[in-house]
Amino acid sequence: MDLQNKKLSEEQFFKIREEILTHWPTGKDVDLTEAVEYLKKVPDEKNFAKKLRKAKEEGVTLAQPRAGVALISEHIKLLNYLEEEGGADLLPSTIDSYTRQNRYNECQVGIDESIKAGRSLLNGFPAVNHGVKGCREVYESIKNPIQARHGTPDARLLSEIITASGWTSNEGGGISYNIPYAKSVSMERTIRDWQYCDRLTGWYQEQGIELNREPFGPLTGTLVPPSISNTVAILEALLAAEQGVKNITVGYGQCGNIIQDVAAIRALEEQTEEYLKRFGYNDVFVTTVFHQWMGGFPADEAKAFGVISLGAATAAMAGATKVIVKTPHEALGIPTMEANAQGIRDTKMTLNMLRGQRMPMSKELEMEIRIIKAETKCMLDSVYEVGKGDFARGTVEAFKLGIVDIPFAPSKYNAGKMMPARDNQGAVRYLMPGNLPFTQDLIDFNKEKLMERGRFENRDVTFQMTVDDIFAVGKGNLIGRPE
Ligand SMILES: CCC[C@H]1O[C@@H](n2cnc3c(N)ncnc32)[C@H](O)[C@@H]1O
Repeated sequence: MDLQNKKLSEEQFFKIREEILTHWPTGKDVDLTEAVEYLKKVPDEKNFAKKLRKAKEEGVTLAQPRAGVALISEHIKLLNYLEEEGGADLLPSTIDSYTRQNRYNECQVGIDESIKAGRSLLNGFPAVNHGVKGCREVYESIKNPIQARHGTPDARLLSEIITASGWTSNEGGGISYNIPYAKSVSMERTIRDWQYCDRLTGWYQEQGIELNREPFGPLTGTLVPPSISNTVAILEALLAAEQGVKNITVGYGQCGNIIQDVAAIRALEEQTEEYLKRFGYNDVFVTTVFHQWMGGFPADEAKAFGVISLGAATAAMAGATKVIVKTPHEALGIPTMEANAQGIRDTKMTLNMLRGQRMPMSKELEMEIRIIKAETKCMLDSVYEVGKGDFARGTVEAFKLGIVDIPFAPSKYNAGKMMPARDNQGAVRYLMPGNLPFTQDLIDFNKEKLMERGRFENRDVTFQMTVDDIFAVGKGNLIGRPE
């Protein structure tokens, strides 16, 4: 394996770049020199990295929806509505599934059919097909900073196009956009491809353009224990920093026990900064993003707003820099423009009411932070060891060995030996640690927490608890109690 956690030289970067730009005709319109001049004109209030800096300094949590439709004019109308009627502080473009699989031919069919049908027949914005011209039209028609949100194992051409278009943030990473999103794309392949995407950000940074990168925090969004998602976020932050990225937002998907969720954000920010500094990356600006509940939602819209408000409140109490907003249509599918705006207004109302408030330290919060950091340390140090000091190689080996293991992942490169379940307060614990390199006291801690639930529910601690927990929120509860 010649994969290395080493900054690509300009020669390596530009050599790879020649080939990538041929993957679709719009690639030829990306001119880095011209793009630098274009990006220099992006005002601070439309620069994603700078708006995050300001929010962290002011102690404010920003609200960002997900949104994407097939046609440029409709997409602009949607984004304008979300910032004007919804109050969105930051804008997405959620990229469609064909683009995420580099199936640009099918995107073109989707665009043509959407024009004929008069409605979006793609589940997101096909940025590669629209090219720099189309993506700049979007950027120039909105007031807030815009970010590409997707799930793309090979995002190299997409990253080139959106960045040249004034979109000053890009979500994803070699782990977080592989394991939850692909079945048979090797970890080595996606880490290498995302080194390119990070090196592109690093190249612009070296031209004086500050851009933000955001590893995808929630992963499979299904009972992912905080230390698993924190470990992945920190690994991707380290890999990005090596390629010259200087502004990183690490993320976490709400689990539902409010103390554990606040602890997850606090541990994530502290441990990301700790590991970046330990490995010599002293000038990376770290922010956090809290994703509102990523699991199954209740179909009833009033109940859905309850879930959205709890997510907003937790993000505020944790002091997250940003919260990703869900909508009352989550159980149904792609939300209407109006429903999407309602989710943002609900979130902003909650954030406004909690502005300045934070969850105070307590012995419970301190314990959850300590547990999450200890579990995360076990995994990160083991990745470093099996990688013989190289986090890229270590990540590839770690997934082979199940040292890092993401629950309910489609990827055949994920061990799938670890299983989570909620404890009696709804915190997500390790039911089966699989091959995770935890100390005995951490294994015992998780087991005892689950035994406590078993005693309360008068049933054995088994995978049935996991299954019950997966359906619980959709049915109106956090914990899947026996019926
Ligand atoms: C990992 C992200 C999953 C979430 O991403 C939402 N999502 C996906 N595509 C769109 C879209 N085109 N517009 C608005 N939301 C969208 C889903 O609902 C889900 O919550």
